[in-house]
Amino acid sequence: MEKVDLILPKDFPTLKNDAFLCACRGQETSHVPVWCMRQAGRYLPEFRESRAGKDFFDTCRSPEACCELTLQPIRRFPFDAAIIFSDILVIPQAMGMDVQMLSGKGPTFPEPLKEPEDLLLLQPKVDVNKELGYVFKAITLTRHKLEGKVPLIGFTGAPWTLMAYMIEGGGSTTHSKAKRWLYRHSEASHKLLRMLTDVIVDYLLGQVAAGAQALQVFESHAGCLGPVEFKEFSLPYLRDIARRVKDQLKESGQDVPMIVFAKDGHYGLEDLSQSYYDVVGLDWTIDPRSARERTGGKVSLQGNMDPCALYAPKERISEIVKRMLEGFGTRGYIANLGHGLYPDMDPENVGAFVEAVHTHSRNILNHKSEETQTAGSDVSYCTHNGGVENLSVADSLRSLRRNHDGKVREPITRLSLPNMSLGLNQPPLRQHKHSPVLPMGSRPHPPSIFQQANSAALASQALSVSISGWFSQE
Ligand SMILES: Cc1c2[nH]c(c1CCC(=O)O)Cc1[nH]c(c(CCC(=O)O)c1C)Cc1[nH]c(c(CCC(=O)O)c1C)Cc1[nH]c(c(C)c1CCC(=O)O)C2
Repeated sequence: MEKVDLILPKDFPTLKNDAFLCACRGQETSHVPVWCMRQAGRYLPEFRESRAGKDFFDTCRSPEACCELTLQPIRRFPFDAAIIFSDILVIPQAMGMDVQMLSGKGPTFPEPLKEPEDLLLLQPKVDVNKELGYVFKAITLTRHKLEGKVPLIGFTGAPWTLMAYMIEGGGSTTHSKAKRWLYRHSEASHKLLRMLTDVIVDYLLGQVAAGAQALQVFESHAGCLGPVEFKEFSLPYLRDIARRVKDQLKESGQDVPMIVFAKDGHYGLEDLSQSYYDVVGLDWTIDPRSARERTGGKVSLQGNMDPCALYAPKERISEIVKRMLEGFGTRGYIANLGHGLYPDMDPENVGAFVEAVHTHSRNILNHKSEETQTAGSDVSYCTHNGGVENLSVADSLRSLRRNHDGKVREPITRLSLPNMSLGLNQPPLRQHKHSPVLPMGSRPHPPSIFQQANSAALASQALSVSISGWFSQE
């Protein structure tokens, strides 16, 4: 038996920094958490040294190597999350396809799928423990070796992105071969997407059983689909994955935050925010405020600095980060890039990005807690003993904050404005007689109530706090 087989997914060290998990759930944090897609990558000299002369997928199959590569960026930078080193293309491999990583060319399938008959060549049922057990071992080992420093994210490619690779046989600018299937062989496309979805669900559940504390689904090729094709060939499978994973985890009393990142999939933003995911990842082509408006507090957001901004001098990076934080607000937000780091990026600038997120977000949060005046309007709130009191918005928010800090014992259950009601952390105990109420656990209805709440949130950053608190409780 190998040494790594003796390391079990139990007795994990206590988590010391839960900022990332809290932000996924829309809960208050003392700073905005940050990590970078491809943080374990070739921009780090120690990564290049570890990977030198070794085959990429051999590295993926070594739990010790994956663990080491995952930990490298965590040793160097105060990231708030680690992501397991692996690749999305291990799934096509598990289904029986040959995939190689060729230097200068990237992922390559010597025998891609050409016609629908080729689906018969794929394994119809994949035993993920047998085929992808090496990823689970890597996760378990890494979770132990992280010593509770930060949470560990597991991930998968989404069905459409994997299908595109399996048909294109590698990277592509047009994805015309894969899109040909969508328009010409739509039934076979759905069959393949369903097969992939089934494997992905088992794979993600296996990652959680092994110790993953959050899951990200990469729909990296969303951008080459139009809104109609996205709705038919991507969204239903993304939804199905989150629903099935969440349902099965719930049965064992677990709740693991799930992030969906559909690169360049602007048209899908509203739908994605109502697709069982806790967090929607954004690329840099979306304006933070408009993303907040369009997702209306239903999910936390992650992203979205242009990776190329890391080529800027450090002072400029700091300014860009500050503007991004002001756009997203500090609650229900995870700072990241809008896509992965590139190999030629300077690690020092990555450090400057992380530091800027921590420093600016702490400043914003400290400033907020010192605020004495916000909008002048009065609000009412109900306390757990049923009392209704009138307070200024600023007073209410101060009370709320104290409550979140754990210093005020009396939980505020509901913050009401004349035409709306914003839920907070506790179930509503009493309804203010003048305010329409959103039943606990329901989607806002009618939508106008939600829109009003959302405008108020935009007008006062602090108010958005309570909106995301409400919806993340669903
Ligand atoms: C599309 C995709 C792939 N892989 C992945 C995606 C989805 C994210 C995205 O949109 O970029 C996901 C991925 N790949 C890798 C990770 C590790 C975790 C992390 O983000 O740090 C993750 C999350 C390691 C890797 N995967 C790969 C590298 C670089 C190659 C190496 O280490 O030798 C790394 C660090 C290789 C890879 N694997 C893939 C590509 C396109 C490449 C790059 C090829 C190249 O640039 O030559 C497929």
